[in-house]
Amino acid sequence: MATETATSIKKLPSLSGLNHRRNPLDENPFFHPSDGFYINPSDVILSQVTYDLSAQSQPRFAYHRAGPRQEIMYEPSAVKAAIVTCGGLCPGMNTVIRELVVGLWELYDVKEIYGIPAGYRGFYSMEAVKLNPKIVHDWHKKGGTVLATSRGGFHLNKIVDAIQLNGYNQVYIIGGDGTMRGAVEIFKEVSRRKLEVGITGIPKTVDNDVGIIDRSFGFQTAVEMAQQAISAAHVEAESAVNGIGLVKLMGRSTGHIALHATLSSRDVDCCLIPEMDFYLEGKGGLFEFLEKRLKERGHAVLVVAEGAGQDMIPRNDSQKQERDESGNLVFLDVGAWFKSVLKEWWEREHPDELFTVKYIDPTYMIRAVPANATDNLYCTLLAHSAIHGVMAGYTGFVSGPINGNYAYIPLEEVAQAKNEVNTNDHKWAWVRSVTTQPDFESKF
Ligand SMILES: Nc1ncnc2c1ncn2[C@@H]1O[C@H](COP(=O)(O)OP(=O)(O)O)[C@@H](O)[C@H]1O
Ligand SMILES: O=P(O)(O)OC[C@H]1O[C@](O)(COP(=O)(O)O)[C@@H](O)[C@@H]1O
Ligand SMILES: [Mg+2]
Repeated sequence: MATETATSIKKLPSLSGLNHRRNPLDENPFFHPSDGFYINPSDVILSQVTYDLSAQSQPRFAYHRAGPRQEIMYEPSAVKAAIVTCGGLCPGMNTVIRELVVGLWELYDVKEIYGIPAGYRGFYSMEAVKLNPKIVHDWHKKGGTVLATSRGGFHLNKIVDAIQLNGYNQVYIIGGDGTMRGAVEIFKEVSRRKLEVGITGIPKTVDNDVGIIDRSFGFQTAVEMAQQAISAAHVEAESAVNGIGLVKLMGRSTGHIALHATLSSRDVDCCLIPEMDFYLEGKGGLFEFLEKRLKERGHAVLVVAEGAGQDMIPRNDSQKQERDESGNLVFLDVGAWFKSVLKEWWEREHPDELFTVKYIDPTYMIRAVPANATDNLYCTLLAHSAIHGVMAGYTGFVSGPINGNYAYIPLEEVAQAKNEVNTNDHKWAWVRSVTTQPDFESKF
């Protein structure tokens, strides 16, 4: 039997030069803080909820639980908050902005709230927009980000100079893995300059590739949209003779959208993701599988995440080098490539038989929509958790759900963590059993 083990808390940086005061929620007519309303610094969320009781004792880690603190560190009238959105779009970005503005205003009586336009570059190259609840009241119904976003433009000193010059003392940074790495640098530079500025990251990624947290906001909405594309591909494939419905879904380095859409749709015959190598020709390859499926059922649906098979697509020298403004390698269109290799294969093997590939690329449709109800609620809780944490004086942290409870996680840990599909776990085995696709193991 395991012996009791001590739990170590993932400590958070906090601002030291500010003064404690009672939380104004005490006086808020909509709140009657009773016992348990405020979260103690000793309230934690365990990083892991599954344990093998027969195993040797394992170290346990815990994160501070998110939520309002009895004492806060800012005089609300002295707060000047900045909100910025960076990277690609994700359903729910506008909801997070809206709830940051409304939450700061209504919960803590903060009136100086600014939107930074167009991502990190907006700090030093554009005029900030003053926000209030009236301006943002219906933003949760809109896709995209009203503040606009961009890639690249990360100039650390220019950004921190702008924070200092404008007197922002709370900075809310909404973005993905790249944005979080930038936020770590901002946090470190702000600390180096000894500025009393609370820096918090709110992880945004339609790909669900940020680690530690249960899932990222907008992901569920994206999966729902992806399913619609799969249904259309299925109809097209079923209505053709030897029809293949091919759907490319987002997922630069992770295949979560493809995996979840496959599992929920059940119309998919094969799902290819970046975490798994595959091959086309020969025994155990994709063509052999498709051939069999077409013979048995007359049609097949193929879902491919954008990052899958990138090393199989021929690239010229300039394509090998091409990067976006943020430094991410520019991917070639795996869907278009698949369409052409499938056609070549069929013409070679069955030149006299009908064959159709209908390729659907819903890339921007799945991320440009407003968040669904579940994601909207999630965005609200994330925004409020972030506000409570910053008001309490924490800095260099990210809010997010861990095992269903909201926690404060050190920013640096989130920036380093990845959330890849584990092709050895039960979920991926379920994908394989639903699709009966090959495991492509014989070659690798
Ligand atoms: N390693 C890094 N250090 C500092 N800033 C970064 C880093 N990676 C990306 N960024 C900046 O973060 C922003 C968003 O990054 P990007 O990769 O485009 O999107 P995402 O944050 O959604 O992954 C860009 O302004 C980019 O310049
Ligand atoms: O065309 P864009 O705007 O560069 O976006 C495409 C990328 O956005 C993503 O959804 C990832 O975006 P983020 O890095 O912003 O999370 C990838 O799946 C895709 O490669
Ligand atoms: Mg990214």
